[in-house]
Amino acid sequence: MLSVEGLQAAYGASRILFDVALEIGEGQVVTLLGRNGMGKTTTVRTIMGLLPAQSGKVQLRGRDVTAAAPEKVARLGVGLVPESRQVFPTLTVRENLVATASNRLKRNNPWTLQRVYEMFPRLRERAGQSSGTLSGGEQQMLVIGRALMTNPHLLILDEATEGLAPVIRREIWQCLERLKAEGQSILLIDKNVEVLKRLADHHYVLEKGRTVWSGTSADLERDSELVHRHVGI
Ligand SMILES: Nc1ncnc2c1ncn2[C@@H]1O[C@H](COP(=O)(O)OP(=O)(O)OP(=O)(O)O)[C@@H](O)[C@H]1O
Repeated sequence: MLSVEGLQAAYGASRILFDVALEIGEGQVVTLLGRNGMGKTTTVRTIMGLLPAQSGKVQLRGRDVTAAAPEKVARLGVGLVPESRQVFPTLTVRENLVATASNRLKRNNPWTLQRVYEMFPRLRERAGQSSGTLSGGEQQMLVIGRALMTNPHLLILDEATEGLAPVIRREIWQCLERLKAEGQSILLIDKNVEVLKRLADHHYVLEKGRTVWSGTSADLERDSELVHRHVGI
């Protein structure tokens, strides 16, 4: 589904990524772990084409997208839920969801408003409300719903549960469990390692712009000392 090798990237003169590698198989849930500032968001931005790769390779479903523009990466089926969590504030919930809807990839059982509302009943209740008036958690659900409406092959969530109330976090975790059960490939950046161990198939740890560890949830359990050292949890 996604393969990243030897990825290097910089903001101006400051090199942030030195050697990032990761693989996501079809239907897999994979995490990117690491303390603040280690390059997780930068990795996602580089995969999306929002920041140019200086070297290395990004392949999406066998296609080289290393130098592709963000619109193209999105069109080829990567849906990003960015850390910034931005909705179109003056549009209603429903308008936000239909604004980006597309099924260019002709996926089976495409996402519809109804399916998103089933996943997040709160969004149905607030369908006609301006999105700017939603709570932070509801806005996050809306951003996830909006990404799903593009019918992505790969969904990337950058700190989707950060700063949200426990009850909302649980709803988002449940949503991700359902997506996984439906075969959705997902790349997750999050700090809730206990939940991630249950949900994800494979994990990668970044330290100062390098992939320094990778393994399964069982490996992660066994190497808890390492996780503590690299992730600080
Ligand atoms: N636009 C930018 N210009 C210059 N440096 C940046 C920019 N964005 C991020 N950085 C720097 O790049 C490094 C990696 O940041 P990044 O956001 O990728 O880390 P992260 O692992 O996602 O951490 P966090 O959990 O804090 O988001 C940090 O040192 C950060 O200060």
